[in-house]
Amino acid sequence: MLLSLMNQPMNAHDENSCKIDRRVIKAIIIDMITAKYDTSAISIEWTISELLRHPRIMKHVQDELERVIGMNRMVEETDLANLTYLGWVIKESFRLHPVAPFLVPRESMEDIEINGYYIPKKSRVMINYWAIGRDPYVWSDNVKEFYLERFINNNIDLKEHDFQLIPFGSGRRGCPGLQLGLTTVTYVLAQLLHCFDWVLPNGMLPNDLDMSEKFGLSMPRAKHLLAMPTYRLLG
Ligand code: HEM
Repeated sequence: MLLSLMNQPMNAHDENSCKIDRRVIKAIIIDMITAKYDTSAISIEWTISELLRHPRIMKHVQDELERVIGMNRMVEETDLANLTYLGWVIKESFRLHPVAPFLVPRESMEDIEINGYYIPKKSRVMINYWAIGRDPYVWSDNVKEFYLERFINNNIDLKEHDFQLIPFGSGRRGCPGLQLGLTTVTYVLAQLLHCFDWVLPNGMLPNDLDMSEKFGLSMPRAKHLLAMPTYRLLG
C-alpha cells in the first residue's frame, strides 16, 4: 500500500507539499515496528506479573479459556471476542501499568484557563496518565488493588472514549495501532495462559514478586519477569 503512494504529494490538495519517497516509507515502517514491539511486550509482561501475584484471577482466566476454547486446540483470533474476563484483566493491567505514563507531549494551540490554571499558547503540556490510573477520586479507594470487578456493569473501554482509561492516548495524536496492539496483547496472553501453567521460580511467593517500574518515556518492569511454564493442553 505504501508503495502505491510513492512520489505522491503528502497533501493531495497541494502539489508542492512534501512527496512520499523511499526515505519517508522507510521512516514510517521503522516507526511502526519500534512503536509496536516494546509497547506490546511491556503490556504482556506486566499482565502476566499481575496474574502471578493473583493466582485466583489467573485460575479464572484459565477457566474461561478452558470453557470457551477447550483443551484440545489452540486459541484462534476469532475466539478473542469471547474472552470477557481476560478483557477485564487487560484493562486493569493497563490502568495500573500504562506503557506510556505521560503519553506524548502536546503543545497548547491557544491561551486557555482550566480549573483556575492559566495555560499560555504554545506551552508544552504533559498528561500524567499514570496518576489518573491511580487517582482514588476517579477509581475509588481500592485504587492500588488489582480489582477487575470495577469493570463489570460499565462500558469503560480502551478506545479513547473514557478519559480515565486511555493507555493508547486520545485525539489526533492517539495511537494509530490501537486495534493491532490490543489484538496482539490479547492473543499472545490468551495463548500463553491457555497453553501453559505459570509459576514463580525457586518457590517464590506471589507477594514477593518485585513490581518496581523503570520510569521513562515508556514504563517497563525494572527487572524482567522470570516465570516457569508447564504445558497444560491435552495432546
Ligand atoms: C499495547 C500496544 C500499544 C500501546 C499500549 C500503545 C500506546 C501508545 C500511546 C500511549 C501513544 C501516544 C498517544 C497519545 O499521546 O495520545 C502511542 C502512539 C503511537 N503508536 Fe502506539 N501503542 C501500542 C501499539 C502500537 C502499534 C501496534 C503500532 C503500529 C503498528 C503503534 C504505533 C504508534 C504510533 C506511530 C504512534 C505515534 C502517533 C503520533 O504521534 O501521531 N502503536 N501509542
